[in-house]
Amino acid sequence: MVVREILPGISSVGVIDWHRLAFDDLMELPDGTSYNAYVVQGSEKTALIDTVEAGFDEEYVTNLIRAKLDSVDYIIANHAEQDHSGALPLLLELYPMATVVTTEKGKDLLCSMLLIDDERILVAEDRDSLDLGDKTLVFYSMPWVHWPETMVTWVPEDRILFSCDLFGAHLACSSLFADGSSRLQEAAKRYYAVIMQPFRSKIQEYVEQVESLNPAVIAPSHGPVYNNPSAILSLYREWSSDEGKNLVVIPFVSMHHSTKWMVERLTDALIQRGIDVRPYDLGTSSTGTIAMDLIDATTIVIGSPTVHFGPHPKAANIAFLTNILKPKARYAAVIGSFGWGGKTVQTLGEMMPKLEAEMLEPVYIKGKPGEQELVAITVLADEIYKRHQDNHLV
Ligand SMILES: Cc1cc2nc3c(=O)[nH]c(=O)nc-3n(C[C@H](O)[C@H](O)[C@H](O)COP(=O)(O)O)c2cc1C
Repeated sequence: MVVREILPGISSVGVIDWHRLAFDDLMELPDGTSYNAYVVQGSEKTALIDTVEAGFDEEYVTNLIRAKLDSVDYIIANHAEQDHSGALPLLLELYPMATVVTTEKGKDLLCSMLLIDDERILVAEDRDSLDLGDKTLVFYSMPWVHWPETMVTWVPEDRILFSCDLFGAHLACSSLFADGSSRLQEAAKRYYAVIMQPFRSKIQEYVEQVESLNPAVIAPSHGPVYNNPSAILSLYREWSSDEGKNLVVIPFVSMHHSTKWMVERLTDALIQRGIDVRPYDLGTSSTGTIAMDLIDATTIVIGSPTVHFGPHPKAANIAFLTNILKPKARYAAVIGSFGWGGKTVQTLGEMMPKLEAEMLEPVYIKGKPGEQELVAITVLADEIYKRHQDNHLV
């Protein structure tokens, strides 16, 4: 690993995990990830910002040796999750005089999850600051990005914000700074979709707060550093906004093609009405990709046959995921096919209580859909069109 200077006295000392394939078993990682950690050297004191995932301690400590740190006064724990605090126990052994700085809730989590001695921890209240000499650390409490204890650290002299997971991206890449590539944008969007989306209203608030600081650099805890943060700020504004796009997402599963034929008919009907549509066969689709489309979708249609009196488990899984991600969609519907009876439509609806969407009339048919049944699909397409029109989307 290498130590890379961001600004005089401020360097990146984290590690790149090129080969990781999944995170939290919640999302697949097509491009690996990084565990970013930083050092801030003031004229009098030195602080480390976050650490790395346990198991990467050796690479991390090698970086600290290469950064030639004589001593460390503070270790700032913006976020207690183990991918950023995993190396903290080792670091506290290495620097016995160092004090950990975190929020009150961060203290509780670090003590319980990493068995850190609470006497080593200094609690930072919102807007508390620490003087490093010619640099200052100011702590802003920002709970729920994406745990309850999160905070960010601001260095006003350099206008750099260490934003923990906010603005993060699971992307292993050799460049330190964001290059504006579509690969980075997709990684940042996937990260937002799965990790930040449930806290959308908080994110709106925090984006405004960060913009008011007018940062020159945003250094998140995963992915590249933004030395021109306006692009990521404007993407976050767009993703967290209340306005959806002219997009219908249709995650579906079909064992014997009946539901699939209905999805195909709905897809065609929506295209004919000028609506963007993305059908996802749940047998082969990645949940991270569907989650990304949920950021933009105004309407979600779940397609499921009845299996053992209820939804197919893959459809139930996506309904559960939709419920916990709380996307901004305003309309939802269930379509599918059954043989003799069950509670699929009701169960799927009940599985999404957090979705603040109007449930449209379901299209749920017995067996193979004939032309007459497929007319109901056209009616559903008309209903969706009307609503998208009401929202000035078509
Ligand atoms: C394992 C299995 C369990 C099923 N259980 C039910 C059921 O409980 N109630 C029902 O109405 N149909 C049930 N069916 C029938 C399907 O819902 C029906 O064949 C439907 O048309 C399949 O739609 P698809 O072609 O989209 O998979 C079951 C089918 C399978 C294969």
